[in-house]
Amino acid sequence: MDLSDKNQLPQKNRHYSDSFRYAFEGVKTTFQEERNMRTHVLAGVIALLLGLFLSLSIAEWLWIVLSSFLVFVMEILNTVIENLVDLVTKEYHPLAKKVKDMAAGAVLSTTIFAVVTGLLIFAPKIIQLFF
Ligand SMILES: Nc1ncnc2c1ncn2[C@@H]1O[C@H](COP(=O)(O)OP(=O)(O)OP(=O)(O)O)[C@@H](O)[C@H]1O
Repeated sequence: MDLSDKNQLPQKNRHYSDSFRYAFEGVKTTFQEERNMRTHVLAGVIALLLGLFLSLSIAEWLWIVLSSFLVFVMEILNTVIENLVDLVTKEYHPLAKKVKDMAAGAVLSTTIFAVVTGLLIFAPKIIQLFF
């Protein structure tokens, strides 16, 4: 969508490059505005460095990458939902609370999945390093 002229209705993206640019802007905005997203990315970078240090297998990398991206995607969707709710109402509403709490619950669930995946893969290797 072209949102440069606020008085005009958004136009459909004409080129793949436009679609990519706006999608990248969406990820960047989530990163800039959401502290949780920055924490998730930091955790992902730590997992990446740890994976390189511990020489993970392809299968182990796939689980780490899958769980990391699941958390990133869920955080973006949570932010989308929060923004949509705020667009609909700035007032207190029990449904707004329910929707936001559920979206946060989805992030929490994927984060637990990522932590469990990380523990199952990294913990035995780290223990082996010391014993
Ligand atoms: N309009 C509303 N009506 C009722 N409760 C709301 C409303 N807006 C927010 N809340 C409550 O406040 C909580 C935090 O909402 P907020 O929009 O500040 O999210 P946030 O702090 O950015 O969340 P997150 O940590 O997931 O990024 C929601 O989970 C919900 O319980």
